Amino acid sequence: MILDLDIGNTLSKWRLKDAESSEIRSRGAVWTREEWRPGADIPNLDVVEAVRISSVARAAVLEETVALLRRQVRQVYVARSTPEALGVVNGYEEPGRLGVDRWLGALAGYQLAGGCCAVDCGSAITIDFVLPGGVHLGGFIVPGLRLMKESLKLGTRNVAIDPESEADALLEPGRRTVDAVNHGIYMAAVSAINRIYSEVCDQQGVALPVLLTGGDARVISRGVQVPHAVWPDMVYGGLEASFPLTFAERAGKMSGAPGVPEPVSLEKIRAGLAFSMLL
Ligand SMILES: Nc1ncnc2c1ncn2[C@@H]1O[C@H](COP(=O)(O)OP(=O)(O)O)[C@@H](O)[C@H]1O
Ligand SMILES: CC(C)(COP(=O)(O)O)[C@@H](O)C(=O)NCCC(=O)O
Ligand SMILES: [K+]
Repeated sequence: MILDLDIGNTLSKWRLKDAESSEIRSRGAVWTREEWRPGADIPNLDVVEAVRISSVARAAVLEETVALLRRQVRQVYVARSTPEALGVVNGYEEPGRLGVDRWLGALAGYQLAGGCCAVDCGSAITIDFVLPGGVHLGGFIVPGLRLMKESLKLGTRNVAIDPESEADALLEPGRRTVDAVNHGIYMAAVSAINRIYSEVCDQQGVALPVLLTGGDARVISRGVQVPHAVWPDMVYGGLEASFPLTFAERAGKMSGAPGVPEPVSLEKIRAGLAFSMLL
């Protein structure tokens, strides 16, 4: 069994993948600030032969996790942001400083779709761009829905946006604090994504497929106007592509990868931008 680990600022996600059949056998998550204690929430390491890790948590969290895993698992692979990998050239001035979850998302997106706009809706919302030739342009970092809400300190932090909400309802003016906050932060997130996507496609002269991942991807997806695909396992896809272990992975297959969304034409994107500025 292969254990894939995605340690984010809020949640540490894991999944167990069968090394022979490539099937995902189980998955789960624990709060990143909490210790891994034996129990139902964490995978059974006895069956694990290899671990692949993406971590953006404090260095100490990664060190402790790796030390713990090494006692029981022979192969431990830790992903790092590098200047170049799998045909993608890292756009950061200091490539190692790009969050490795963003880097893995960009690698997975490029492997799936060629050029892409990779959006990760977690503690932060990150929006990264890779051109069809593999040039990663860099990206944008916006506070995620939960961070935006907590920063307001209006006593609404524990009332999350219902992930089943329709986007239309979230775009109406709120008539109580909790709705005003939830609708406000939702609008802030989706308008940032819509605008940033259009601006960068316009600058670069290319319409890129959009891929969404992260804990808030589903609800944010409903407010994203351009065609896109939700890919919950996008960071894991980057781990598979970086450290291929199974037969399917060596052939370039990433588990749970969606179909490539067909982007709208550049003309339409530009018309939308001009309209939003009332040109
Ligand atoms: N069951 C859940 N538990 C915690 N957060 C959730 C849950 N469902 C959705 N979320 C949202 O997902 C975010 C965490 O998403 P995730 O992509 O795991 O973030 P990170 O990678 O930063 O840890 C939270 O900030 C919250 O807004
Ligand atoms: C931007 C991030 C905090 C996003 O992490 P997440 O919300 O998924 O926990 C993470 O990718 C990170 O720590 N990046 C380093 C800074 C950078 O990418 O420029
Ligand atoms: K994220």
